[in-house]
Amino acid sequence: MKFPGKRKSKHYFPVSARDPLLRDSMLQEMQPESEGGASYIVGIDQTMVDIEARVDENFVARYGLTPGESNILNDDMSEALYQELRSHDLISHQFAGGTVGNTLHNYSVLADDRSVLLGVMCSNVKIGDYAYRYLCNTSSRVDLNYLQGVDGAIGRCFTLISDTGERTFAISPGKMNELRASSVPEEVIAGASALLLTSYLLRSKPGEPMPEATMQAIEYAKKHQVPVVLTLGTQYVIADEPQAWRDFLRDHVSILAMNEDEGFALTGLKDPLMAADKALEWVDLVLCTAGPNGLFMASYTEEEFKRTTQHPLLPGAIAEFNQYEFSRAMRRDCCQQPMKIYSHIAPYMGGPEKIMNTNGAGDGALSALLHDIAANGFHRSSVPNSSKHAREYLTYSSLAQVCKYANRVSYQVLNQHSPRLTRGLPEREDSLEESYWER
Ligand SMILES: Nc1ncnc2c1ncn2[C@@H]1O[C@H](COP(=O)(O)OP(=O)(O)OP(=O)(O)O)[C@@H](O)[C@H]1O
Ligand SMILES: Nc1nc2c(ncn2[C@@H]2O[C@H](CO)[C@@H](O)[C@H]2O)c(=O)[nH]1
Repeated sequence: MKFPGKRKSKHYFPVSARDPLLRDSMLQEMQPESEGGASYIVGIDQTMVDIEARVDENFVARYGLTPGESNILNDDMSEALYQELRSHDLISHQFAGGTVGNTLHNYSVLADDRSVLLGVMCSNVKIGDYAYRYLCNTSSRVDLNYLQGVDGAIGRCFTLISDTGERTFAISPGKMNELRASSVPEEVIAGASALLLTSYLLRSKPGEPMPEATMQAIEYAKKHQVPVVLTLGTQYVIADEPQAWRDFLRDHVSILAMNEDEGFALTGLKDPLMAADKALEWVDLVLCTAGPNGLFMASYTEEEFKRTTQHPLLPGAIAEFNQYEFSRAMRRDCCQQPMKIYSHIAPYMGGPEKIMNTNGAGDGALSALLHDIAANGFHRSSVPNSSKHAREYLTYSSLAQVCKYANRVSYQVLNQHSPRLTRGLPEREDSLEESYWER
């Protein structure tokens, strides 16, 4: 496990008030990493390949698709759309996709460590087909041994980019929703630092087993106290039934990732800070990305151990909301006196000079957060008596540090074409802190 942001020890949390004796004994006690992997993330996804194409404005309307939405196609429409893209030579890129698959891949690249993907895969993979591409474009650190074989194709996600840059997904599902509850291994969920899900998993045709498999995974996660992380799909998925999603969050989820549009659909609040604050009624930790406005995080910490920021205090609908952003996130139920903490960060270095593709920038931010959470689990199991684990924290770093790291990873995704990182952060960034504000 590489530590988040590859920070030097002086950047490890807590930065000040460190006990050098404790640190030395901690290092001595640090166990060598076992191949079983002390800490990993497990996720469920609809296995799919992204097929990206530039299309004109009326293409999306002609197929009756909702712009900006992730639309589900029937077989005839999929075939017609695919043939049109091919015959006009409109396909520009093809990558492995799926919001959870992307996030696990990026997590494994960043942490240089194991994650486990649950989902389906064609039993009969042929060289060059979509299943083959999916496997070739997934990090070797993503454990694919638990995938369930299916007789048929994985999903295809036509990623249609219009002249205005708007992105519309059109999904040809294939067998992507055929994951059965019996293919969800309890022991794999039980040993994970977090279970990653997306709201897309719960929309499928009647009779498809994916929603039941998802609920089974949630049941195992609850039984073994594994935090459930939910990334919202698109605002439309949420806007259909916002109350049902609020109930779902309250009943099953501890960490929520969304963008500001999804936040608005969920809470009715346009301000991402207020949407994140509202979501704390249902979950313990929120990541809300806001495109060119950077990202917000909100969580709980123990009142007695809150830490005051050294950054300038920020104005907002909650005055000086970042005052305690140097605190580490905790589950509300683990706090004797829970207090809310918030943080915000503007895009890393103002954003790339030229954005290659915004697809997956939010998934990138979430993979950094998951890395921090898994690092906490790794550190807890390696150095259980460290003062860092005197209380049950969710994250290894403070909210402010996680924001910084998440933002840095989003920047990396914006700077390349694929939503999946082709490599980790540059080696020279062994201190994220020092390189951060340099251009
Ligand atoms: N136009 C931009 N300029 C600068 N930074 C950006 C821009 N768009 C996105 N970012 C960075 O990427 C992060 C995530 O972006 P965004 O909110 O668009 O994610 P998203 O909509 O969830 O993306 P996806 O669903 O494709 O993963 C932002 O927090 C910000 O750091
Ligand atoms: N799992 C899943 N991922 C999707 C869906 N629609 C779009 N995506 C993915 O979302 C990613 C960007 O966040 C893209 O790479 C798409 O593959 C869907 O219905 N289900």
